[in-house]
Amino acid sequence: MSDMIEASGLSKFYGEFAAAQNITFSVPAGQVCAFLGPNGAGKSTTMKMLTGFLSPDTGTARIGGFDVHSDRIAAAERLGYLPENGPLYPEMTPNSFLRYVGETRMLGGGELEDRLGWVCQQCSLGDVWKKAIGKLSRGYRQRVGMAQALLHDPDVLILDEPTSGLDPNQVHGVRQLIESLSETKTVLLSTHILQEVHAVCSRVVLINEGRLVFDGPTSELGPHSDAMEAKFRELTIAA
Ligand SMILES: Nc1ncnc2c1ncn2[C@@H]1O[C@H](COP(=O)(O)OP(=O)(O)OP(=O)(O)O)[C@@H](O)[C@H]1O
Repeated sequence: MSDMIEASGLSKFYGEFAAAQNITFSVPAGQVCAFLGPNGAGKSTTMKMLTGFLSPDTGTARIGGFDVHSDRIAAAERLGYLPENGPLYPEMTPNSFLRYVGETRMLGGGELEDRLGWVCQQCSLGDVWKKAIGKLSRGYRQRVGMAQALLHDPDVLILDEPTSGLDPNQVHGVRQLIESLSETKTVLLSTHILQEVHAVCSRVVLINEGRLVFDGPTSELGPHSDAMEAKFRELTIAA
């Protein structure tokens, strides 16, 4: 099975402080992998390096086999990224924003209309399709971010806290969406909700203070979310 997401020795320093240090892991095609760690562990920093939004100080990142810096366009074509705080233009509507994103992705004509219809339905955006993004609730803005990540039907999804700020019904909807996507896509998702990991992820990568501390099957972290929480604390409590 080929690896669709590859982090190889990724580090990012801010002065003396290591936000991420020598992070190496890879996610094979078709896997849904959780990326866990306490607040400030370096998850978003690592995801930004994996997606090419932040240049690493050491190491390389590949998406679908393409280096995110030297083969930027080929990597970007295969990647959908939901950033932690998406650049969702407040004055635009989901309709105009996603149309614009589609055009920058070189989608047009009937294909763009089909994809807009699909993400509108999958991300339940019909009720707010023509409302200003700045006036939407956090949950709806998160769904616009998901729609943006899915629009060009990428093979790989990197999702930074996709269920953050959603109500329980919306959380359920996003989990179902990720589960249905997992049949055809490779997904790396960060979350603080261990039940979510148990429900949708077969694998866990856990970082603490910028370093990788666990990489294995979800069942190895614990048979249920309570056991996972105990193991999470054991691996991440500062010495
Ligand atoms: N531009 C920056 N300058 C200085 N420090 C930064 C910068 N960006 C991130 N950091 C620091 O790097 C560390 C890792 O941050 P990061 O956002 O990657 O953590 P995280 O695991 O995603 O946390 P959370 O779960 O709270 O979202 C934090 O201590 C953060 O304050």
